[in-house]
Amino acid sequence: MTSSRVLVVTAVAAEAAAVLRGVSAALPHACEVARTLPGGYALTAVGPVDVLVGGVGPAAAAAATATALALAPYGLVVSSGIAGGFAPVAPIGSAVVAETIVAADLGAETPDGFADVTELGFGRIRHACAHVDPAARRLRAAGVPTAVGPVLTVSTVTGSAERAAELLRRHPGAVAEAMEGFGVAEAAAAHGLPVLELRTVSNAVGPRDRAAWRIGDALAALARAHEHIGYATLVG
Ligand SMILES: O=C(O)c1cccc(C(=O)CC[C@H]2O[C@@H](n3cnc4c(=O)[nH]cnc43)[C@H](O)[C@@H]2O)c1
Repeated sequence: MTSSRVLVVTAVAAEAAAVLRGVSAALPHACEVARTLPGGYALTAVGPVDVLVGGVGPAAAAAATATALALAPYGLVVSSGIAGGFAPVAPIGSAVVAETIVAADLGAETPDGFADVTELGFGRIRHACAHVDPAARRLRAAGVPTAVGPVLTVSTVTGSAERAAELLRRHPGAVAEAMEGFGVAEAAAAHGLPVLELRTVSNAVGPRDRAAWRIGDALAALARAHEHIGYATLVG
């Protein structure tokens, strides 16, 4: 039987707390139940949603997600947290919903430039997301500015305008980059489950300026997005 439970995977505890604030605001009578999974992963349940702290980067995210998926049935897996947004479509404080999750730096450098793993003859670099249109519609209806498009997964945060331009050239329409989506999507696919990536923007993708990251604004937007996404009706 299909489960209507949702697994939301974040990288760090501050992101999980923001997701939980949002889900709890939408479900004021649900209480939070926290436990620790094998591997030391923190998982908190509220209503039909489990929020997991999986660590930074695609490998950590895949390991954590696969651990949780082996222990309980789910109907949807969500990669969530903060992200770098591509200007001008995804400004700081806005939300992004991935229509595809793309491993943007999984491949090899060749004399002719970057070749992704599919060009090398194996693997995959892209997962299609579920519930994209209803998710974006609900966020916009709640007043959360939301961009829809490919969300890139990178192992190295972009730090220059040249790199940002190169990513956009290779992935036209990309709205954001983050570091976990592809790992979460690989684990979901291994379990035959649909995946969604929902993030809020803390910084622009481009020249490195950590002081300009607006993490507080992004976490506030993340809570608001999870208050309005309505997972129970999206999945149930
Ligand atoms: O310092 C804090 O309080 C804090 C609170 C929440 C999250 C963080 C992180 O540093 C999370 C790292 C996380 O952020 C994603 N991210 C954000 N911007 C970018 C970017 O421009 N390029 C790639 N990834 C980005 C990423 O998914 C990291 O896991 C700190």
